Amino acid sequence: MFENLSDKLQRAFKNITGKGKISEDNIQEALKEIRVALLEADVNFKVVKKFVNEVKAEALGTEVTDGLNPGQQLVKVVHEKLIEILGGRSPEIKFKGKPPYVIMMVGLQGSGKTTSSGKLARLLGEEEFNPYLVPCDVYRPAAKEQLITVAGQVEMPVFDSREIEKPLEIVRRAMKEARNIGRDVVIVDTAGRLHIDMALMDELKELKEYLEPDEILFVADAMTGQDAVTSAKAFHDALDITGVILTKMDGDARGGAALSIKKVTERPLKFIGTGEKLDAFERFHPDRMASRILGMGDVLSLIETVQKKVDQDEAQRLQEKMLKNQFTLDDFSKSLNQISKMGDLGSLMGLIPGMGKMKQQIDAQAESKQMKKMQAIISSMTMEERNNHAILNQSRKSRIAKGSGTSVNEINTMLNQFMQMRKMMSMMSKPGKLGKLTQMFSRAGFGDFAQSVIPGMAGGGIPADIDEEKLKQIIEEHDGKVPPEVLKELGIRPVSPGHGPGRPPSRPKRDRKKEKAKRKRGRKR
Ligand SMILES: Nc1nc2c(ncn2[C@@H]2O[C@H](COP(=O)(O)OP(=O)(O)OP(=O)(O)O)[C@@H](O)[C@H]2O)c(=O)[nH]1
Repeated sequence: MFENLSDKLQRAFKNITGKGKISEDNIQEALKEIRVALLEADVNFKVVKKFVNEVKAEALGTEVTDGLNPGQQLVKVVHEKLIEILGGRSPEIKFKGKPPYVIMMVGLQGSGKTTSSGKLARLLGEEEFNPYLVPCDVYRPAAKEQLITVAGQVEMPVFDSREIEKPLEIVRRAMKEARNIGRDVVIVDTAGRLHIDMALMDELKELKEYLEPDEILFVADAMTGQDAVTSAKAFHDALDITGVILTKMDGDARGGAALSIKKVTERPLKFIGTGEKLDAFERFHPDRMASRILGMGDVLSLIETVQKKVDQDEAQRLQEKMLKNQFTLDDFSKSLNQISKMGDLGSLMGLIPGMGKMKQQIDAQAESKQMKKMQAIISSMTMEERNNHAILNQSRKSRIAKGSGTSVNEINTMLNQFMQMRKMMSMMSKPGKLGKLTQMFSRAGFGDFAQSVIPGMAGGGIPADIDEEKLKQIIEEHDGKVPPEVLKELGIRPVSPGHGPGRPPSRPKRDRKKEKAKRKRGRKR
């Protein structure tokens, strides 16, 4: 349900990746886009205003963490703020005193109250509870019948209220029965109306007074957007609800209700309905929802993995050596080691947004094997060889091939790869180039992310024999925003683990037929 919002937020973040530091200037545009994205997702305007202001204040006051660029930093702040507006910690059902505990389900007609009562009974029944369902809608006999049917489907006992006409009488007898048969959670499905009306509220207040429920859960249909928020507020003002169940989250609602309800009612979203089936019901976790909304929750796991598993000082040291053109095979091996510490490449790639599709195309297992092979080759070298690859002659290579169970050919391929990487890094370290190149790649949607977090994987898509002057000229001509087609013509490809240490980048093949056709077209014009 959050696809549109996710897309728009991701676009907002992309625009600031690659710039040096978070500043008022470079996040202004992103904040504007975040505001529009949230409003378009039907989030309450007051909530949006507060949210954007808080994100701004937080982002500007945050030190950029090692290994994160400003775009990623902003993602982190927005993620934290989203968790906050969604309710912070995962809310719990609160039971106090002695059983039987009581949960009152309230809400408008058709919001999903009866279905959710059954779903909740099923969920609690799977835990340590023994729920008891009580149909209390005396105005529509069909509603009572519906709960009786649902109870049968979830295999939970239900109080037969068909012959009783007064709601208060129903709950009085139902509570007695619950005690008699040893049920410890009574779920009361109250009547719904198409609109909020005073008679209904009075009835609910009376029931509340008698039952003294542990929880009053307001059931709202997510598809109704801000109307769900408005009615939640009205029910809360009358009944002091304890939480919200948002149903139909599987539909194509824009998500505004989920994002506004906590701030507007000050009551947490406790459960979500995700389908018509009776098992399509979950406890609500603000952090998981925030990740889902950002469509990059997995990036946060990746950042966490990087922060946890990669030795930041070592990564920094390796990067400095790369930039000074002092990167040795020993450093290369250490950098491969850092990458493999983070987990297998396949699952790592699944954490990078947009890599999902590529994951299927790239044989991550083969890439991991290739990395292991490289490490085996390097570890069969003497320290002298690792620190000075220039001394690797034929006889040394034969010895290393034997020691690592590889071939001289494979050693040459690896050395080629290593030297291309060194050359590329030294090129990027020349004054003025790093910034522009980084900018160019991030704008083109390329390897900026890999570049900042994975030492040794940086910018692997640049051919080693590229004409630097020509590249510089092209970057300037396009004001740093070189279109992907132009990059492709230069033989620059997106960075991915598939183009990282595993496979050396190659120059594109010339298509002489195409070139001829192009010249011909030119002459005709
Ligand atoms: N797709 C989807 N449908 C749901 C969900 N929850 C409930 N529904 C459907 O919404 C419709 C209304 O649900 P009910 O449980 O009858 O709603 P109610 O609030 O009890 O309505 P009244 O009994 O008339 O007050 C039914 O067709 C349910 O199957 C959900 O999470 N996803």
